[in-house]
Amino acid sequence: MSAPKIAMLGLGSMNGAILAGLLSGGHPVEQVVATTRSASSAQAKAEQYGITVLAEESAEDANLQAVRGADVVVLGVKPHQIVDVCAQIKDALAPRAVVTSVAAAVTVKMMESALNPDQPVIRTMPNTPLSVGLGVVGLAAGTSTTPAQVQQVSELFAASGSVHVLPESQIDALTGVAGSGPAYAFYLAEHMAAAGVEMGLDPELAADLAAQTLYGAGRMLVQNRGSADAAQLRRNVTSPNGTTQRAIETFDDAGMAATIRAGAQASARRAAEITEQLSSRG
Ligand SMILES: NC(=O)C1=CN([C@@H]2O[C@H](COP(=O)(O)OP(=O)(O)OC[C@H]3O[C@@H](n4cnc5c(N)ncnc54)[C@H](OP(=O)(O)O)[C@@H]3O)[C@@H](O)[C@H]2O)C=CC1
Ligand SMILES: O=C(O)[C@@H]1CCC=N1
Repeated sequence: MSAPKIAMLGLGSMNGAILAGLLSGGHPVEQVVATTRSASSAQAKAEQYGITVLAEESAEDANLQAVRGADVVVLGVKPHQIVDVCAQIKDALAPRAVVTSVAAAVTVKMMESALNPDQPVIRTMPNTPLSVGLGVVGLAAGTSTTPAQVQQVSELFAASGSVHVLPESQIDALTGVAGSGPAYAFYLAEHMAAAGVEMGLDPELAADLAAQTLYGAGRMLVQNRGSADAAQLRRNVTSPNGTTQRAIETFDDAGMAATIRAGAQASARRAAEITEQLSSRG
């Protein structure tokens, strides 16, 4: 069976990461078309990825052109734009086209209300490590979406990460852990490297040490799933009364465990808050 034709509306950080994962997984470039707002961005992205990219700035109907004949449409614009883009493209979509949103906070119901009746919809929450084949995607199906369509979209993402089909009510929690999660790891890397510089290390070396340490620790977490959890792996590094123990005590004294939980939960709450704001916009 030939690869599905994909239209990506918006090609910024998230859809760019998804596209990079798809192309690395062997999806043919001629089976993908994307759109951006600005012409300069369209040109840069077309050169970067080797696909056709149309700009709204150059052609008002860029999104309509892109979705005609598409099997899967991936909406990668900002949350407040999703419903308007659904309304814009609804009559250009093939009835079988699966409208897949990556936006935080935008519900299946909001999208279905803006599309024609029975258009298949999928709400996802991906993360940017899809760009390197190590992403996470949470996926919730709409009311007219068949299991075969869920499978089709899951397979597109599975080439570049782990896919979790779950009730829509759990998407915000997944956002707090995995959608926003890469930023927490990058934040940790920033401050581990900064500490190294403050202790006299060359900045390049400090950045390399932080990156490689988080990369190695991440691989250990994944490879040891089922045999040793994160807490066990942490204990394995922590010699009694040694250096790591002093570091972890310092984190605990500063309330860092509670702060990390509060941060992830605040991300999820912010998603719910945006849903509220979008709902009251009507
Ligand atoms: N960044 C992340 O890690 C994650 C983001 N998301 C979700 O992904 C979505 C996009 O976020 P992100 O990629 O960070 O945002 P970006 O600002 O990086 O990208 C937005 C893209 O949309 C394009 N765009 C704007 N208006 C239109 C339009 N009317 N038609 C077509 N394209 C348009 C922009 O064009 P131009 O290039 O010209 O500016 C840009 O390419 C959001 O809904 C967010 O919730 C979900 C999970 C993780
Ligand atoms: O920060 C955001 O709102 C988006 C959604 C998850 C990650 N980035």
